[in-house]
Formats: sequence, C-alpha cells, structure tokens
Amino acid sequence: MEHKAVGGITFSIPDGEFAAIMGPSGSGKTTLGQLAAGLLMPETGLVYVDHIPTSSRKKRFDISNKVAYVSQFPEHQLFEETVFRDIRYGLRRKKYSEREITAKVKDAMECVGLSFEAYKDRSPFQLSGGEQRRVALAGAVVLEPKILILDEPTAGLDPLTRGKFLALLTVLQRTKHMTIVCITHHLQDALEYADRLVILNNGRLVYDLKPAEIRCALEDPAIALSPTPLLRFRKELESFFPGKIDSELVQENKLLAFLTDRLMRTLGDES
Ligand SMILES: Nc1ncnc2c1ncn2[C@@H]1O[C@H](COP(=O)(O)OP(=O)(O)OP(=O)(O)O)[C@@H](O)[C@H]1O
Repeated sequence: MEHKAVGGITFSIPDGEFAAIMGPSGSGKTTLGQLAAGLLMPETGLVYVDHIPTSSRKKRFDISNKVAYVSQFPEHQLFEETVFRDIRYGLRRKKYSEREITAKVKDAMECVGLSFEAYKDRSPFQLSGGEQRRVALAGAVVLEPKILILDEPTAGLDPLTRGKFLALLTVLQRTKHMTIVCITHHLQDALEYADRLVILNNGRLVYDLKPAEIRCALEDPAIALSPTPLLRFRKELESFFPGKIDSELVQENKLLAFLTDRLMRTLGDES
C-alpha cells in the first residue's frame, strides 16, 4: 500500500520568522523540513524557497546558497578530520581568501559558543553530542543562509545547553534576520522561542498558530499535545484570577512578571 509521508499542506513562512514544526513521531516533520530545504522533491505540488521553486534544476545553486539544513543526527553531517575543516567545508565553492575563511569560521564558532582556539583542531568525532550539534550549526551559520532549518536541534542536550542553544537561534534571527524553522518535540521551547507553531498529524497540517493560541490545540483530543508544567500552572492560576490571565502568558518570563505584579499589589494593599 502506498504511504504518503505528507500531503495537502499549504503554508508559507515569511522572512525573519521563527517557526516551530511540531507533531507526534512519524507525523511528517522531517519530511516537511527536507522538502523545505530542497533536499526532497514533492511528487505533486510545489515548494518555493524565496520565490524559487525547489524543482528548478537551474536554480539549485541559488537555493543551496539561501538555505542551510541541520539534520536530526548532526554526527552524520560531520566528516572532516578537524572541527575547523568541517565548518569551512561549505565555503569551499566561494572565492574567499584563507584569511577570510579563518575569520568566518572563527565568527561562526563563537556565534554558537565554541571557542575557536580550544576546538578548531579537535576531531569532530571526539566531541559530545551537544558539541557536535554546535559544530553542525556553525557549519550552517558560516554560510550566512537566509533560511536555517533545524531538525530537533536540542535533542539530547541538557536543559541549560538547550536554553542557550535556543537563545542563540533567536539571536541569529534578530541580528542576521534569519528565518528559522525548528522541528521540535518540546512544546515549552516552541512557546518560549517561536513566533509561530505549525503542528502536523498524520502528514497533514492540523494547526498553524501563534504561541498565545495554543489552548485550542491542547483541547483537541485528535492530537497528542500534552500541556507543559507551565501551562498546567497557568490553568491553576486561572481559577484564582478568573478572566485576568492573558492568553499571551505562555512564556515563563511573562507569567513570572504577572505573578510578581500581583504579589506586589497584594503586599501594597496589606501595608
Ligand atoms: N525514506 C522513507 N521511505 C518511506 N517512508 C518514509 C521515509 N522517510 C519517512 N517515511 C515515513 O514517513 C512518515 C513521516 O516520517 P518523518 O520522518 O517525516 O516523521 P517525523 O514527524 O519527523 O518523525 P520523528 O518525530 O519520529 O522524527 C513516517 O510514517 C515514516 O515512516
């Protein structure tokens, strides 16, 4: 029987947006990411990257200059003997001097929090999973793509490194105006960092919403999204402050600011 990984999906991501692609295992996230990167061709329909159809053979080089893809298994993307050589690999077709290449690799490494001196001569195969992810990301960032597509970039990272990595993506989005497409299973990460959540189920796009609109997806039994501790806490708060919990309060810092404000007012009333 023919199996379609994804189908009937129509959507676009504007320049400079951070979109999180979510959905249960096997729902088609990786397939969608690879279609968007031009690594897979759709059997039917069209995928455009910056107005260029990925099916255009003539423009394949242009597309590869615009998009960088970091796979779910960064260790599969690393193959050179040293971190430096691995990161500079994508620059080989560009006409940069050795000095320019070194400066760009150094910038990219620092951008992902890897010290140039400490890591440049190390073998990528002797690094931890988190370090390998950062090397793969530096290899993508060094190309200065307009669009960065990452497949579960924080899988296997400890919470601190995960937070730093996602914060780094938002820095790239803001400072370099990069469009970020991040496939993730972490709902709270998506709520914290993404501008928009695209949720797939069984190869179909079932929700395309802003973080503040997450409630309707959570209430849908057809998709397996479980509320995060923060969202459960928010629900509890709604019973204490009926009608006062803004739908925007899905990020930790906003919720804490709300609680601090309430606490200060209560303390003010008591004194
Ligand atoms: N090369 C392939 N050949 C045949 N079927 C495939 C292939 N790659 C993926 N599939 C199928 O397509 C569907 C979507 O797979 P995909 O890897 O896109 O899912 P996913 O949402 O990224 O899953 P996960 O969260 O587990 O990584 C799955 O049912 C999978 O078995």
